[in-house]
Amino acid sequence: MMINIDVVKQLTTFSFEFKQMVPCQGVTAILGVSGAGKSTLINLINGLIKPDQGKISLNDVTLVATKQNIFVPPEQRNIGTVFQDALLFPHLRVIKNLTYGAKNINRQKFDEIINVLNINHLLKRYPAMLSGGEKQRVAIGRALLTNPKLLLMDEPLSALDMPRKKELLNYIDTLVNEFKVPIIYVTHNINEVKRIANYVVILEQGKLLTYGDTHNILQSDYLKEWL
Ligand SMILES: Nc1ncnc2c1ncn2[C@@H]1O[C@H](COP(=O)(O)OP(=O)(O)OP(=O)(O)O)[C@@H](O)[C@H]1O
Repeated sequence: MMINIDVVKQLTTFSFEFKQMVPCQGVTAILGVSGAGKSTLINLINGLIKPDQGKISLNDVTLVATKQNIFVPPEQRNIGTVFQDALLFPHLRVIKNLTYGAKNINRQKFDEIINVLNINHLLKRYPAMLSGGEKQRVAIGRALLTNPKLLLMDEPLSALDMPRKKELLNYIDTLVNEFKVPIIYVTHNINEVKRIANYVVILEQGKLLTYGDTHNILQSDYLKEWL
């Protein structure tokens, strides 16, 4: 299971150029300072952004290949995304938010997901009646219910306070173990990297600075300024 990325995208301040094969297993953290291009990478993978040139494939399925004019639309990519703020529909109860866009929901899987994320008691509420952490758990549940081959998380903890961050990290840990869904996890927090990442990609000014397993990256000089 691999995601193979080789893309170029001109941004306002620099050209984003990324070429790397990343294993699609466990948690891969994308680390970089603000503006390094982390969200750009995520949105190239999920199809919200089109590269100017290049290709992206997930487990040998081509998602983008500019030369062949291939561009699989986001909803056909089997990729779930969780953003900084849980983008829930305010007028729909949690249960409807969870099932929105998911086809053929398996009852057993639904029960497993709401149990792991501990959202059973929230199903009848509207988003306005949820805390930030609860909203994020619902957003994660919704993404998982679409049976994604890959789950992208773009700074999912940034809107939460410290206790809630810790709590959500525990939930994320559990879902990696229970559902075996590979996660690409954007953060600029080294503690989150230490806590959950198996692999780390470091971006700087729209370029790959380094990539490797967490243990090696943590011992390298690349992270000096982060520690
Ligand atoms: N669609 C776009 N077109 C042109 N430029 C963009 C686009 N999206 C972002 N940019 C610019 O590209 C750079 C990288 O932005 P990006 O959001 O990917 O960074 P980031 O690492 O996710 O930052 P943060 O941690 O602040 O979210 C920024 O300078 C941004 O202004």
